[in-house]
Amino acid sequence: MLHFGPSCLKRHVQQIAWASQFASRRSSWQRHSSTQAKPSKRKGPALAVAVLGTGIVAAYFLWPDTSRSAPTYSNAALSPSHFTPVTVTASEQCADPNTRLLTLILSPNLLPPLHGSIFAPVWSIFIKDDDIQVERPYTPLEGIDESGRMKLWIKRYPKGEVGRWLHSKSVGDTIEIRGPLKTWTWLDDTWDEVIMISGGTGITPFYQLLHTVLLAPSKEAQPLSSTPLSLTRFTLLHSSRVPGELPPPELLRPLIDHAETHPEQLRVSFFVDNKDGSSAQSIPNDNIRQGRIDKADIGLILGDRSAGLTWWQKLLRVSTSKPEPVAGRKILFLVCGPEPMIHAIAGPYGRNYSQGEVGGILGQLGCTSTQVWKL
Ligand SMILES: Cc1cc2nc3c(=O)[nH]c(=O)nc-3n(C[C@H](O)[C@H](O)[C@H](O)COP(=O)(O)OP(=O)(O)OC[C@H]3O[C@@H](n4cnc5c(N)ncnc54)[C@H](O)[C@@H]3O)c2cc1C
Repeated sequence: MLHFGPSCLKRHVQQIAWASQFASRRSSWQRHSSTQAKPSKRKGPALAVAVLGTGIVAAYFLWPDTSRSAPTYSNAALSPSHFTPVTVTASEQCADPNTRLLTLILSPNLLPPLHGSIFAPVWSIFIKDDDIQVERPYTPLEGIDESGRMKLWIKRYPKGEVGRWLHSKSVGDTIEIRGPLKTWTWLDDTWDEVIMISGGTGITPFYQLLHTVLLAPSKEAQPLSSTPLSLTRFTLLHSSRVPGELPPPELLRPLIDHAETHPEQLRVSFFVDNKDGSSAQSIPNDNIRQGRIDKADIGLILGDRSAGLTWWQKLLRVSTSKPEPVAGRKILFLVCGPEPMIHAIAGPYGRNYSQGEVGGILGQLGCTSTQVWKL
């Protein structure tokens, strides 16, 4: 099962001019899975399929492609246009055996100039699998710090190429990355409320956003990409299949702690399809909701506009059970996860990797296309 959208990288790369030249035909999620990884494994049962397959493979190798042919430079600053070697300094197995936390270090002298917004959230890097020469995008959870450190939460799929390859990497190994590439652009002072709905590793871009605008500014050691504390109120609704597959404590603990100490800035809720007896390391099972994120859950979030109200105003609002209309509100929904989840929450993507109309639950609630972004 895939997480995030089928094509979010292509769409988001197109958001910014500096990166658009690198948005090759294989920049999308969908094509990563179908065009890059599989040619090495496919065998057609019939001649027609074989011929077609040969054509596709030939086209894949012969078609000019900026990203795949990007050179590797060991002494030039990190850039989307070439690969740069980084060292694996940690690879930690998570409770979910199919996920690992990977720490990479870029030599600090290869950090690009930090002025400007290249490290503003949300951004990703391409990691190249040297064995089969394919690349996939991944999201540094906390951005990058002054020493060039990036931490990633990586899932491997049974037949997935790069995820499995990354899981096999050990401390001291060198891998090649290029970036940063924009996934989605955060804008200060634009939304009163941002509601993020994620599934599986789809939480990674949201964690980077929250870390940058909320968690890091409240700490002394700020990452290079930090921005002043946001006035936006954030809500994260995250879903995994079972408690044992929820994100590791390194992600959950800071979010839960911040939500407890600053409920006016952040609310978090965690859901699982079913409680199978496994447990999340950071949340008691009683605090995990069983079932899919549904209209009632989102309606509750929309109805709760208690931030900034006095105690008696909040009291009066207790009787407000209907979700308040979204029309005219400076509210944004971000959705990132498996495609069926995106469909159910926000409707399917459009043609040619576009956002498509707002459908699903958010469509029923009256959200407009300016209030929804499918990552
Ligand atoms: C902007 C962006 C940021 C991202 N950030 C992260 C992140 O932080 N962490 C993260 O884990 N992922 C992230 N992803 C997803 C990541 O880029 C990859 O898509 C994901 O790791 C799968 O890549 P893969 O090479 O392992 O699998 P692929 O080889 O692409 O396979 C994908 C799926 O297809 C299946 N498959 C592969 N080959 C076959 C086959 N021959 N037959 C049948 N099924 C097959 C696999 O089992 C798997 O389910 C991000 C994606 C985007 C677009």
